[in-house]
Amino acid sequence: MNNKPLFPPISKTSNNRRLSLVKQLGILLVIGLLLFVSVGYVLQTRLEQTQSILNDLTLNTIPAMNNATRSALKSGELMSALESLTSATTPAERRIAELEVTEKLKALEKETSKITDNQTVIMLLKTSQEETEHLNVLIDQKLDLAYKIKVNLKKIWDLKIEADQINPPTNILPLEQTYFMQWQIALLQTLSFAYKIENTERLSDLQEIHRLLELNLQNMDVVSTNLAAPLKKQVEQINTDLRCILSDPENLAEQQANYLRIIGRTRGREHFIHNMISDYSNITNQQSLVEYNNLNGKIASLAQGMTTQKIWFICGFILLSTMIIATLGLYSYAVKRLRTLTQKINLMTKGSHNLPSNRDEIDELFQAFDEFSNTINTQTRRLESLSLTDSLTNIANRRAFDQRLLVELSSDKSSRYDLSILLIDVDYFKQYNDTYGHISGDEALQKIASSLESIINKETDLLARYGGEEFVVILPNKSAKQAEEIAQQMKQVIELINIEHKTSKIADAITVSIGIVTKVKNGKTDTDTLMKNADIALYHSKAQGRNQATHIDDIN
Ligand SMILES: Nc1nc2c(ncn2[C@@H]2O[C@H](COP(=O)(O)OP(=O)(O)OP(=O)(O)O)[C@@H](O)[C@H]2O)c(=O)[nH]1
Repeated sequence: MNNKPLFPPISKTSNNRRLSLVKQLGILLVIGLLLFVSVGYVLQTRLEQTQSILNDLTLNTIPAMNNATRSALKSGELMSALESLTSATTPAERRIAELEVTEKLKALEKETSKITDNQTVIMLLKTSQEETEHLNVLIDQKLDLAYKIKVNLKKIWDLKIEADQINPPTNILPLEQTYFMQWQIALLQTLSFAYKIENTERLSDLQEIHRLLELNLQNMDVVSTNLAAPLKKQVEQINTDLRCILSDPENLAEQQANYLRIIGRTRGREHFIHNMISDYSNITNQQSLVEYNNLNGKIASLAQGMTTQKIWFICGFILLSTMIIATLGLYSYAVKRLRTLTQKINLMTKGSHNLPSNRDEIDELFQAFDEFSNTINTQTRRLESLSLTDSLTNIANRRAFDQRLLVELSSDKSSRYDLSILLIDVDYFKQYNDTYGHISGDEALQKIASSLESIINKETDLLARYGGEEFVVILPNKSAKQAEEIAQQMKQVIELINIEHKTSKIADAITVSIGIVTKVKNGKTDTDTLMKNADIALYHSKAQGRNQATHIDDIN
């Protein structure tokens, strides 16, 4: 029987213990998870920062910049409207400019409320509104005075035309003619001074013109007294009208002086408002600049963040790729190891023991499988041996005999040589048991078995206990004659061991009877037929007096 183990043992003394596949996979998995979580966390943080910057830009910085820029533009438009107001030459122009200024101020106030709650800016705007109202009143007064001056000048001009229409009587005396001419000259000088007032911009000049006008009017009055009626009456009426315009408390020079004063105040207030709006514009421009710088800073920060994010993305991608490659590598390695195991099993199947030994789970599995296989083989062999061996005599049992006989009767073997069978029965064995006891009977059967076994060729023949005190022998390649010779040898060996049997009816020692059958080569037969014939031959030996061998062919 083949005692070779199915798998060769693996050396257990090797210290070359590798990191187990489970540990390798576990470590890889933990590293992968850590990487994944770390990269994911960093990317998430960066994305949140970027989103926060973008939100800030969209919701705060850009609108603030727009509002600041719009405020700066509105303040420019307000300045332009103020210039229109101050340069208005008619009440209609003033009203239109006033409406425009009011509208611009409201628009500016609205924009300001969006961009800042700075009290200075709000105060500037409020003061500008109040000053603009005062400016508007001054401009109104200025235009009113300008109108009055124009009206008075027109009146003076009308008086000059009226004077030109005075016709001295034809009989006027030469002296009176001279006075009248002096009056006309004084009138022209008065007109000249009066028209000069409109273009005079210094108060001292106005006072001088007013003094000259008074002198001129006095002169005209003096000259008029020398004229005769009705010329005198016409001239004095003109003198009176002129004095109303040029000499009364509210005279033309005084009006011009008031006009100049109001212009001065208007300019001052205009400058004041202009400066305040400039300050407002500077502050909003400054704010716009600050927002612009903020925007630049945030965009730079965003760009920096995007660059960092890109680097993290690349690093994360490389790390994850590495992890995937490592996992695939380990998987491939595991598959390779399994292939190695398959190769080992194949080699084992072919009988080679010269295998490399490794020390991982697969090797351990291999070793456990090998040990398990050895145990199974050993137990199987033991069971097979037990199932084919007679426990008392330790020779083959009936089952082993049946199997062997089937093999020997198979077509390829039976066609090649003769086959003989001996059926051996101990004579009067019942009496032996009765005489010497069952234990002695067992010992006698053991001795008989070992004696019979010494006759046969163990390599080719088979001795089996057929049952009870019966034995059977298969003699392959033995003719009837050779079988008979062997039967005789067996009889003799039983006689030689000389087991005492007092109650045997034929001898003092144990004897055996033998029946012999032979199947010649190419002969057709079967197990039952053979054994039946062997039994007949044995019965014949018994019947003929026992202690003898009979071949079936010799009966009849
Ligand atoms: N001690 C012992 N006796 C056995 C064993 N097997 C069978 N026997 C005995 O063998 C005896 C056989 O008796 P029989 O069949 O009458 O045959 P015999 O007494 O030998 O007589 P012949 O065969 O006619 O010579 C029986 O008494 C069985 O009890 C065994 O294993 N041990």
